[in-house]
Amino acid sequence: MKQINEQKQLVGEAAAAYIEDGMMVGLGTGSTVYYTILKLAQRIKAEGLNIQTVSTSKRTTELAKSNGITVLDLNKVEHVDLTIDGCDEFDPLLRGIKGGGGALLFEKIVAAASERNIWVADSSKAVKQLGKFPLPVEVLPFGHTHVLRTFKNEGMEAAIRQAPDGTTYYTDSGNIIIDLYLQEINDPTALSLWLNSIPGVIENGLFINIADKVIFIKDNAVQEMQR
Ligand SMILES: O=C(CO)[C@H](O)[C@H](O)COP(=O)(O)O
Repeated sequence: MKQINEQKQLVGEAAAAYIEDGMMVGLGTGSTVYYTILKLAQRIKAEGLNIQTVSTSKRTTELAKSNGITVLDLNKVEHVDLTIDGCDEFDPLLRGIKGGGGALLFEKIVAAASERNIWVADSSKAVKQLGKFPLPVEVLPFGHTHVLRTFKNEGMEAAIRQAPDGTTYYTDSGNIIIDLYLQEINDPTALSLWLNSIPGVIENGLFINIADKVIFIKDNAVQEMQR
């Protein structure tokens, strides 16, 4: 079995092959798409590609710019050809959980603006049913304890995400994240609609009808699944 980091590099680099000269590319966030960004920088230099990008996080913007990739403001861009991003789980219908890295809101906005979306995933990400990975919900700080209470009243195990130093974690938009420990999500569409109907909830980490293709590792090899 290949090490997880080697798997991330394999799928991350494989996805970069789908980027064509002249494209406007959405850059996801995380340790897998990290390799896509490095490979893209390499291809731009080696092949003289004309590529512009939009980013899904401050982290990704810094990484891309420091590797010589042009990053534009999404508001100034009319069309995004292809977004490449990671995921925390994906199921056989290519529905997924995202936001483990806290970038779900910008990731969903960029994904929705994109003509095509490819996810890159190591062998730990494929599941039969979504829900083992805690589902992130981005919530406005104002009144967030009431949102937390709503979840708990529904019998859900829910916790406000902490930064590594033990303080409250804030997203790039200054919001907080409540992680839901659900184990099994029977109806992702209904859950997503319910979550987004709660005042104070900005967005949730269920990505449905978004990924067109997942590049993943199975049986120690790079494989692809298409929707
Ligand atoms: O959704 C995300 C960040 O918000 C990431 O794409 C997801 O967490 C996967 O990350 P990694 O590639 O590091 O495993």
